[in-house]
Amino acid sequence: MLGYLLIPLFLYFVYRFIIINLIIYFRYKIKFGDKVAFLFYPLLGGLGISRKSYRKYGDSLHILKQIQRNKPDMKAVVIFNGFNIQITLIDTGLLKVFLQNTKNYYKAEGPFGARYVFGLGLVKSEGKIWARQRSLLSNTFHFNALKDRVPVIKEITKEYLQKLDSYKDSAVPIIEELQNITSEVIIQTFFGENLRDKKVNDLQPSVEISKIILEGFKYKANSFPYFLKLMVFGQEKAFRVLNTQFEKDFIKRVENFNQFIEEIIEIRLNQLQNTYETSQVDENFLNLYLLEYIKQQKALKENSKQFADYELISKREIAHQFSTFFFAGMDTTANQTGICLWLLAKYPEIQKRVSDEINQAVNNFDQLKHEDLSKLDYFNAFFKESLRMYPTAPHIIPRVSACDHFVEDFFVPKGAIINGVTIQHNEQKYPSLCKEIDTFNPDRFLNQNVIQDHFSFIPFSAGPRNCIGQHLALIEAKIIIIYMLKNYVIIPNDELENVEFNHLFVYTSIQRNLIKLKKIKSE
Ligand code: HEM
Repeated sequence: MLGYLLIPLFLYFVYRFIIINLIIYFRYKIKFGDKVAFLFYPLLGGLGISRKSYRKYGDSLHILKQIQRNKPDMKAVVIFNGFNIQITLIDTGLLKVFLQNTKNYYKAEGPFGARYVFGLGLVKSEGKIWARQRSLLSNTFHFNALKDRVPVIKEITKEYLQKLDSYKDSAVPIIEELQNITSEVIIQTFFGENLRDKKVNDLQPSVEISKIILEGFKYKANSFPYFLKLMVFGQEKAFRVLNTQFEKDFIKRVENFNQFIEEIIEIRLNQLQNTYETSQVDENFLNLYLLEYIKQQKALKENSKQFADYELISKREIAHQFSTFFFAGMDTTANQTGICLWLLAKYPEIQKRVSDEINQAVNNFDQLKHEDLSKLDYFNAFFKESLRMYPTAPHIIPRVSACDHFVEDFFVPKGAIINGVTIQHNEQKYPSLCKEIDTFNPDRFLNQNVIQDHFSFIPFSAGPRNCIGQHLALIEAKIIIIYMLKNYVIIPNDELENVEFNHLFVYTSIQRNLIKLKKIKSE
C-alpha cells in the first residue's frame, strides 16, 4: 500500500525538481548558448558556490567575477540546487528592465524569522503598502533633509572614536568599533533619543536586534531541519510548520523585542498627542511616522475619511520600520566605512590626498558643517572606488518570481529566485570603469565619463526600490573618516598577511583587526 503511495510521490518529485529544471536548462542553452553560465551545487545552490569560492580563492565572489571577466556578453548565471533555480542577472539591459518592474516579484524570505523582525517594513513590504511607506519616508532620507542629523552623527562619532586612543599600538577591530556608531546613528535618527538605559531580553536594544538578525542569518545558512522544511514546504510556509525549539524560542524573543519597541512608540504617541499642535516637533523618523498616524486616527474617529487597508499605519509597522533600518543600514555602513579605513592604511599616498582635501575643506572637526561635506570630490571618488572593488552589497536583494514571465528575451519561471549584480567586471565592455580592474585607483571616478552605462555601477541598486539610505550612509562615512584623519595616521596592521572577503550578512573582510593607529593630535 505504502509503495503505491510512494511511487506517484516519487514521480511528482522527479518531475517537479528534475524534469522541469532540465527543460528550463535546455531552453536557455538553445536560445543563449554560452551567454548564460550554468552552475550546479546540490542543495545549497548559490550559497554553496560562494562558500566554495571563498574556500578556494579567499573571496566568495571570485567565481562570479571570473564568469563576468571572461565573457563581455554574458547575460546571466543560472544556478541549480536540484530543487530550484537561482538566476543572477549580469547584462545591464536585463538589470534595467528587472529593477524597474516591481510587479512580477516579491522579496525572498531572507534570514530565518525575517517576517517577524521586519516583515512590515520597507525592505519586505510590497505593492501599495510599500509605495505609501516609501513616499512617507523618502523626504527624510534626502541629502538636504539629513542636514539636521549632522550634529548628532558628529556627537556619536566623537564619543565612540575617542575611545580608540586606548588601543595605543595594538591592532584595531575597526568594523566592530564602527558598528557601535552606525547602530547608535540609526537609533537616534529614528527615535530622536538613545535607548542606552533600556534593556530587552536582558540586553541593550542595539545588541539584541543585532544578535536577532545575525542568528536568523546563521540559522538559515546552517540548519539542516530548516533547510529541509524550505525544500518541502517552500519559503511561505517553512517558518510556520514543525517549529524546532530554537525556532519557537527565537520567535518568542522577537515578539518581546517588538513589544518593547511598541511600548516606546506608545509613550511617544501620548506625548505627541498632547503637544504637537502647540509646539515644534523634532523631525526624527518616529515623530514623522506618528504625526501621520495621529492624523489618520483623528480622521477615522471623526469619520471624515475612509482609508483603504493598505493606507492604514499600525504600531507594529512602525516597530518593524525601525528594525528594517537597523537591518539594512547598520552593518552595510559600518563595513563599507571600515573597508575604506583599511584601504587608506594600505595606500598611504591616497590617504594623504584624502587627508589634504579634508584639511582644506574643514578646519576643525567640532566646527564641521553639513555644507563642508559637499566639498570633498576626491573623497567621493575614493568612496566609489571602495564600492567598486569591495561592495558590501554586491547583489541586489533577492526576489522571487511570482509568475512565468520574460525579462526582455530572458525567461524567468515562477518560483525562481532572481537577483542581479551591482558592479560590472568586464574590461572589454566597460573600459573606463574596469580598466586595470584589480588596481585600486580612485582617480577613475574623477573622470566625468567613467560610467558609460548607468546600470554598470549601482552599489546602492537602482529603480524604485533602490537604497533609501544611501545619503545617510555617505554622510556617516564622511564624518567618521574626517574624524579619523584629523586625529590619526592610519597604518596597516603588519601582522595581517591576507585579507579575505566572504559573505557574512554583507560581503566583507573576514579578518577584523584591519588597521593600526598613530595619534597625530588631540582635538
Ligand atoms: C554602504 C551602505 C549601504 C549600501 C551599500 C546599501 C545598499 C543597498 C542595496 C544594494 C539595496 C538593495 C536594493 C534592491 O534590492 O534593489 C538597499 C536597499 C535598502 N537600503 Fe541600503 N545600503 C546601505 C546603507 C543603508 C542605510 C544607512 C539605510 C537606512 C538607514 C539603508 C536602508 C535601505 C532600505 C530601507 C532598503 C530597501 C528599500 C526599498 O525596498 O524600498 N541602507 N541598500
